[in-house]
Amino acid sequence: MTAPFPASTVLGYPRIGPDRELKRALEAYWRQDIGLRELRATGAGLRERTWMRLAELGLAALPSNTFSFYDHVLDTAIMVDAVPGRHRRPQAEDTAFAMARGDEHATPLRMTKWFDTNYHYIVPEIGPDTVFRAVCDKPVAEVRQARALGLTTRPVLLGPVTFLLLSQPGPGAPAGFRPLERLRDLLEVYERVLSALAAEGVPWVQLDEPALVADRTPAELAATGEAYRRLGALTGRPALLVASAYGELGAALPVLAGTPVEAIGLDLVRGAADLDAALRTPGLAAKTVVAGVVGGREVWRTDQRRALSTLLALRPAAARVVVSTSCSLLHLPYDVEREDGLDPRLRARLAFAEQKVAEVVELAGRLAGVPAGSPAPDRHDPASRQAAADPSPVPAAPARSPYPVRAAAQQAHLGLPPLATTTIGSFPQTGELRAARAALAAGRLSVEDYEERVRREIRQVIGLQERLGLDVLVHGEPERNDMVQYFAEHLEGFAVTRHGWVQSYGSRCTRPPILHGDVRRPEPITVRWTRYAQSLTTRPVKGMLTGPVTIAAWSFVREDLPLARVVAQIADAVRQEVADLEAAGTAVIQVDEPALRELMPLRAAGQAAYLAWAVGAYRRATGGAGDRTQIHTHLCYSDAGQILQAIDALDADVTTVESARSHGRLLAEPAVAAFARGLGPGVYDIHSPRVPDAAEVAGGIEAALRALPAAEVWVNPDCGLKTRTYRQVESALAAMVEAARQVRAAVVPLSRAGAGATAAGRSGAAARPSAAGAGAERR
Ligand SMILES: CN1c2c(nc(N)[nH]c2=O)NC[C@@H]1CNc1ccc(C(=O)N[C@@H](CCC(=O)N[C@@H](CCC(=O)N[C@@H](CCC(=O)O)C(=O)O)C(=O)O)C(=O)O)cc1
Ligand SMILES: N[C@@H](CCS)C(=O)O
Ligand SMILES: [Zn+2]
Repeated sequence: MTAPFPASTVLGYPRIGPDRELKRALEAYWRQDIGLRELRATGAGLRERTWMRLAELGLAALPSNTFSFYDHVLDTAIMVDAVPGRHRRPQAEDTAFAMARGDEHATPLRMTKWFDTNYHYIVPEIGPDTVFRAVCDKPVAEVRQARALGLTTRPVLLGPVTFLLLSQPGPGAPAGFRPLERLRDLLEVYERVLSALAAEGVPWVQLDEPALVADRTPAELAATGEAYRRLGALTGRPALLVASAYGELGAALPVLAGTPVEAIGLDLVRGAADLDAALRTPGLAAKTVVAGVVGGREVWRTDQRRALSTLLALRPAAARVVVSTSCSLLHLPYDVEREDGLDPRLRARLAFAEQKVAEVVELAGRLAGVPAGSPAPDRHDPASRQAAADPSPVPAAPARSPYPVRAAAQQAHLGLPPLATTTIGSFPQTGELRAARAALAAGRLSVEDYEERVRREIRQVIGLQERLGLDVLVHGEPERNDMVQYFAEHLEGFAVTRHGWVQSYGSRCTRPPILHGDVRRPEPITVRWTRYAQSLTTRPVKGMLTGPVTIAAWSFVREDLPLARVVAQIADAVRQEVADLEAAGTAVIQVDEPALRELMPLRAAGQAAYLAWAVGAYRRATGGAGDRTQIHTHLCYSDAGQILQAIDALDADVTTVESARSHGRLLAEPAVAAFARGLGPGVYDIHSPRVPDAAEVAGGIEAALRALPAAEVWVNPDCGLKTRTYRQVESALAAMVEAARQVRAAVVPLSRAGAGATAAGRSGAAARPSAAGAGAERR
């Protein structure tokens, strides 16, 4: 007999550690400052601390296997042994790190956005010949660790359907092959894993299937039904909870309800429409519904009355209702109580992971207190966050001249060579810089001394770029802790946290700001740094701003206004900054929008309206620039190829995008050939410590030249350099400049006739032998 699902749970929990203990241990391990035993001990300590805390808070059902040393999709690939040969290492952790980061022997797997969040996962490669095998060590070890503490846990696995839908075809897979074709083979492995967990005495297992909240084809839905009928038919298995997250299950709900799984998890915050669907799904009557009524990715306190009314409305539809979160709490910081720097009135409105657990427990108590059969109170339907119905449409910005007119004006002004080289903005954020910022915050360093430290960094970064022979320089962003937090700290309407770290990928974290009021820019933010950098060189220095969509996407945003309105307010602040940069003589201004794709609704129905307002916000931010000012934008880890039309509609002059890790997927998009603007497909992957050589980079440039005319191709890394060391950056950029020089010499004279706007003035300077090795290493 199935043990009833306990009354309260969460779908997952942060794992980086309240003080980023995991980050520190990982980076120490990668530097070889600590060994594997110490790294494992840190992991074990974090897991223990999480379970004990959840139990202490009164949570009835504890999840396990939500910990990961790098990423849970990657762990799933290892669990089913879908490990490319080049990444296999004697220890599972080292295998994971080779897959995620690459090393001197192997390029890493691709990394991309996890649904519509700022978390990134490693994309497994699955081919027709991938041999699956159950490697259950990790989930089993976590069950045993918890049991030794006297705790029963519910292992959380990424579901087989989502795993395959998030995977990409391995190299050599025939055209048209889709990893989902391997579902039947994969299910055999999941059966073995479930049996192994049953043998451990595990009563419940959670299978996460968030891919079901996006539009799925009838064939995909049929495959989902088949998968869960088959896993449901396994004898002696644990009870199964299939959990969604990040939106509504919609058509997938009756499919799951028609299978033998014992429980279904619904996101009743962003997928609130699933409540009505649940009431219309008779198959749920015999099942447990794990009701995600506490927002797992919003920082606002839960409206208990509204959540309780949802739970009570759901009760007649299901055999049992369990209180839970809408998704894993992975996207939240740990504890708002530590934030003593926040205005107490704001803090009182906030709930981080610990507080969300307390809310879940409290709601479960309230629900239990309402006798079965009591009438449900009035429903409060939450407003949609995307709220396409923006009551005040964004006024159109005055149009700049058409792109070709502007391009000619910019070329006359800038005189750049074809295959112009540039970087994405940030240079390494050294320990020294971070320590200086920490000392400034602690009052141990004066503002004057800190600013002199920043100026020194800018001087070095400009000098380095001149020695390397780059064409469009950057100041390196040394004054910024983060490309969003920095702007939030200089805008009204935002609050920032001290300890509110959230994992973005691997060991990398951010402290998302809290956007709680109307946004206003009290004074210029970046102008003096850009102006200072420009004063040091005759080459153009790009002004560097974060775009309005990205600032909102990577913050926790107020919910009393439609998102489009909030983003428009930010756009106005960015527009003022663009105007001030221009007035200070900045000829190239980059407004980054790496989150443009990320915020797009997961279902097609909302996408056109979203892109319309998001693109509108970008144009509102940049459309005041004069024709001679070259506007760049940058997108990373976002499958830019899928939204190339929207990128075109941004009306930027130059777009730099990630493409190094995606093996030319972007360049293969038919829309690329029609993209008649500057495009810089990243020629090397900055998220890996691997340093490319000139031949490899030249290969990337040549691939771009097969898809685009030389006059449109820019040569750049695929994202900012802040996470790298100077040793890596100097070698990689030297290789990049050298590769551009070689390809320019070999290819461009041939295409020059048709190239239109090519350089005259500065091509000599740019073609100088690159200063590989120039500039002694600084650190
Ligand atoms: C480009 N990306 C970004 C995303 N989201 C953002 N909000 N920002 C981004 O840049 N999403 C997509 C991509 C990839 N994601 C990331 C996310 C995070 C990083 C990254 O490098 N993060 C840093 C932390 C950055 C930061 O806030 N730095 C602060 C604080 C530094 C610090 O740790 N200080 C120490 C004390 C210092 C000392 O004494 O040595 C402390 O507080 O203990 C700062 O510089 O002031 C990270 O390390 O994780 C990259 C890509
Ligand atoms: N300008 C930023 C963009 C990162 S997406 C940087 O270079 O880090
Ligand atoms: Zn980027």
